[in-house]
Amino acid sequence: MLRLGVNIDHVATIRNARGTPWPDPLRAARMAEAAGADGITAHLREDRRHISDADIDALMANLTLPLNLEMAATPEMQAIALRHRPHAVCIVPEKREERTTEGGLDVAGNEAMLADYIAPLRDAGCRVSLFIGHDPAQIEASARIGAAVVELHTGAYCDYDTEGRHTDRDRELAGLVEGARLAASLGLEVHAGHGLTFDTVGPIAAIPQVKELNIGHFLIAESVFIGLDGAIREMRRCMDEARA
Ligand SMILES: CC(=O)[C@@H](O)[C@H](O)COP(=O)(O)O
Ligand SMILES: NCC(=O)COP(=O)(O)O
Repeated sequence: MLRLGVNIDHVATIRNARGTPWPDPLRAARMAEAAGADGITAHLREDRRHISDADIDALMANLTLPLNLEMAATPEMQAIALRHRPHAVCIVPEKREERTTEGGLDVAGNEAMLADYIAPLRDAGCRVSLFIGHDPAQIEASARIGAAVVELHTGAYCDYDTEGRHTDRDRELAGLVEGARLAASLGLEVHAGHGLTFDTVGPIAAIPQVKELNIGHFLIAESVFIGLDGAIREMRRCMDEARA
């Protein structure tokens, strides 16, 4: 069964726009569970532009679904992850000036540092995932340093990026298909995410080696019009249709 992780970051974006207690990311996580989500993803960014430390505290104290904590490879985030010991951690690159995650983690260029960084997280029982592009060198390095999972960045495939450049979707999809095959052959569990919508999720869901999709921004956007429950159920339907 292809799992759906619902990223609730942008519920917090709406909340932070006015500094009110609503909308509550924990309430969204509970609704996502009722709608059939298999997990919750939350990205505690260094600048706390959306998800806050208090959000992570509340999710860890109240969630029944597994939490996938996305974070940069910093000492601060490692300490937070070791304190909470979430089901999973996903190491993502961060730049303060970026609007959203622009590329994948450079594992090949930082192997020794990242190997040392993820070891205590793995030893603490967290499933360690690395958010990377489909570059074979990044996939091979991820396997070498002992990650359990790679999450393949689908932003370029979704035919947009923060500069508005458009990419060759067919070429990107071919790279993701090959990357998933390589990753699985190396013993890595394969996830995918970033920018996925009802229109783009199908070919990614159809990749047989992909075990989990993490989807957030589009679901929160759609929820403005059809509700969070409806958006999640429709995304689940699209995923299941692609696998049928
Ligand atoms: C790593 C990833 O692709 C998403 O979790 C994304 O980072 C969501 O956070 P932002 O929307 O703040 O980039
Ligand atoms: N890692 C991808 C994720 O958690 C959700 O990304 P997006 O759907 O918010 O772009």
